[in-house]
This record gives sequence, structure tokens and C-alpha cells, in this order.
Amino acid sequence: MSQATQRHDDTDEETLIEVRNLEKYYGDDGMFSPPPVKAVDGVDLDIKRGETFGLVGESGSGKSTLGRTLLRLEQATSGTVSFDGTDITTLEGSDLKRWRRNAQIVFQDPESSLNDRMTVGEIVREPLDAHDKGTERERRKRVMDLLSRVGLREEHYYRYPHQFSGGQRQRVGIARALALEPEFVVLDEPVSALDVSVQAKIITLLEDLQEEFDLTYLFIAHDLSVVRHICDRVAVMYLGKIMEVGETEELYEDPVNPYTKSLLSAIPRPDPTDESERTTLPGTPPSPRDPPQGCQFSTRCPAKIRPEGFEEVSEETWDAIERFREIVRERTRVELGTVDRVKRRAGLFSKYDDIDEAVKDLFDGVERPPVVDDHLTYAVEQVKAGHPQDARERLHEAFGSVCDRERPAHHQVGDRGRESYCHRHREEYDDVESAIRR
Ligand SMILES: Nc1ncnc2c1ncn2[C@@H]1O[C@H](COP(=O)(O)OP(=O)(O)OP(=O)(O)O)[C@@H](O)[C@H]1O
Repeated sequence: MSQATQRHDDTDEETLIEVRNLEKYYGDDGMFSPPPVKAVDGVDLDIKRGETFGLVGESGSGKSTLGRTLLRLEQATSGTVSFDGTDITTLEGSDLKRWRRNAQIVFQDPESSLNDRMTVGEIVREPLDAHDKGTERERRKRVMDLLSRVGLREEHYYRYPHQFSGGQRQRVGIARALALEPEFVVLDEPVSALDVSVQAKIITLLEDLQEEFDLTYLFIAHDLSVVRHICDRVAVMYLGKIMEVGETEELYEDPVNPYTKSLLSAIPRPDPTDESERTTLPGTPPSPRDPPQGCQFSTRCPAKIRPEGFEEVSEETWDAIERFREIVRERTRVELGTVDRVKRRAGLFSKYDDIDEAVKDLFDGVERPPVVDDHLTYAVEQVKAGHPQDARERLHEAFGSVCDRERPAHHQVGDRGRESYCHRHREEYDDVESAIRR
């Protein structure tokens, strides 16, 4: 049994933080502005008291924004965050200030997150000063205690961050976060910027502090192996949405969501020749300003459901169609400059000329049955005519399935609180595993 599982079994199941339908949009400035960035796009999750809850996902998936919104460092666009029963998204004034003591953050980059013009003592003391905690003498004593608790020495009080190594600076960041005796700490990539040998020490320190001060952690990370080691439960995030959540070991051993499977199989393996059951993650995530209308992962999903009538089309052809759709989708985002608009009026559409090349690259030697060909030909014409949106819509109409059209539900999987966001969990569809294997 891993350390993480052991600890989880020992904790009671009381929920400390309950997040419901949380949204955080950036740049939602009215009718005439571009669409907002949907950094957090309808998140539900429960964090239990005393646990370490991991949040993983590719860069830009919204992990930091979610962490910051839970702390009210960002104002939620909508939804609720109940902390011990109180919705903190609406707190104001002294209530907000009082609550803020309870929830702190440790940042990724100890290089830039500490003010280089303040001594280490001042940095750790600052939250105590801001909240008027104790007398000056008591604050000093508290800072000294904290420094020794995180493995620094009293004389470090008068030094400056630049005199410290990365690991020591992160210890200062941790001491500062603990100054006000919080219950909940967001650890935003706390070891990513450190050498591997230092990472292990900081992780051990965080585990010890958790035990000593009864802390609840939200641990945000790219590094899936660190998360496996330290977290009791983990949520996998993609384009602002939680794709799968569950107990860490169970989720790592047997991921059920196509995105989790892809992400986990992308972890480098000791034997690079071992290609067994490897799922690759093609392409890059779509823009969070223009996420897919259906499942957020639909444009890259290895288990995507096909629409009726196309079941017999070969994998190769289907793959080329999906990639072509991606290219057209990207074209709809290309802003035409003045010169292009003039050329367009004159019948010269240089910006879109290379669509023929894309089709050639994708479909050379690939079978194009008539049922596919008509739609492709129409789409290519529309792109060349400067109407990529029409092409996109036609392709969506022709080749779109439930994955393109509908947001999935979060399905319960098993009886240990696992949830996965995927249409494939509906009875009428083949399960994820057999779809991927096929
Ligand atoms: N202040 C902001 N204004 C506008 N867009 C933002 C802002 N902060 C984040 N974003 C956008 O929101 C999306 C999610 O970003 P976020 O930093 O939360 O992702 P992340 O998963 O933490 O990525 P990383 O691991 O790279 O930090 C990204 O598209 C990002 O560009």
C-alpha cells in the first residue's frame, strides 16, 4: 500500500471544500469583444479534510486558474466554492479577510515569487503583519519557529532570497504560506522548478507538515509520478473540465477516461521499445476561447464515437477526416488582414491556397469513398472561397457524432467515488478500452 493510500484510509471522509459548477472566464467583456477564455468551464469536485488532492493535466488546461479561484485570488465567473459550509465566492470585507487566513498558496517558482528586497524574516512575517497577529515579539518568535520547522536556521531571518538555493527559497515560500495556520494550502507545481534530489526533500517536508498541522492540500502538477506518490485522490483536467477523478492508485492502475489513458500512456517508460497498449496524444488542445461544442476532448480522442453510416469507413480514412476537420477549424480562427480582404474581393485568396496541400498530405493514398468525398470537396471549395466557417459547419454536420454535439455527463464508475466524463460510459456505446483497441 502506498503512503498516499495509507493516509487516505486513515482520514475521515468529511468534505472540506465543495466546488459546484465553477466557471472562470477571462475577457468576457461584452457583445463586441472576442469570445472569453474559458479557463475553468463548469467544475464540480469535493476535497476531503486532511487529504492531498492532485490536479493534473497539460499546460493551459486551467489547473492554476482553478486553484487560484478556490482561494479567491481570482473572482469566479459563476458557481460556488463552499469551504466548511460557507460559500467563499461571495465573501466580502472583513469576512473575506478572516477567511483568507485559512487558505494559502505555495507557488511554482521560488525565484520570482519571493520579494528580493525583503529579508527572509520579513517575507515570512508579512502575512502576520497584514492580519495583525500577535505582538511584534510574538510574530518574530513565530517566524523563527516556522523557519526551523521548514528546515532553515534562525540566522536565515536576516538573509535575502537571492542568497539562497532554489530548495531553500521554496522552504521560505512554504513557511510564509503556513504563517497564519491555514487549513488548506494550494501547492501550485511546488517542486517543478527544483532539481530531482531537492524535489524529494521538499515533498517529504510537505508530507511531514501536513501531518503535523492537519493540512489539506490541493497539489497541482505536470509530473504524474510525483502526484502518484503524494496524492490520495487525483483529478485530471482538460480545457477547463475535470475528465476523470478518483483514488490515485485505482486511477493510475486502471484509467477509464480516454484522456487519462492518453495522458498516462504518454509518461516515458523505462523500455522505449515497449509499445504495448500505447495511446498517443495527437495534436494540441484547441483554444479555450473556442472549445469544442461537445466533449472538450473530442478533437483528439482515440475513442471518439463515429456517427451512424460511417462505421465501415477505414480507420485511416477516418483519421484523415478528423485531422482535416482540425485544420479547417484552425482556419476559422485566422483573422484576415486588410490586404487579404482586398485579395478576397479580387478573387485571390492566398491565405487559403495551401488547403490543397493539406488535403494531399492527409489523403494521398488513402481511400475516399463517395460518401466522404462530396463533403470534402465542398469544404475545400468553401475554404478557398474564404468561407472556412461554412466548411467547418458542413464537416460538423456530415461527420459530427454525439462527441461533437453534446457535452458528456460525469458517469460513476465502480463504487469508490470514481467519475469519468465520457459518452462511452453510456450503455449504447462500446466501452473505451475496446474502442481504443480497435
Ligand atoms: N489572467 C489571465 N487572462 C487571460 N487568460 C488567462 C489568464 N490566466 C490564465 N489564462 C488562460 O487560461 C487558460 C488556463 O490557464 P492556467 O494557467 O490556469 O492553466 P494551467 O493548466 O495551470 O497551465 P500551466 O500548467 O501551464 O500553468 C490558458 O489558456 C491561459 O492562457
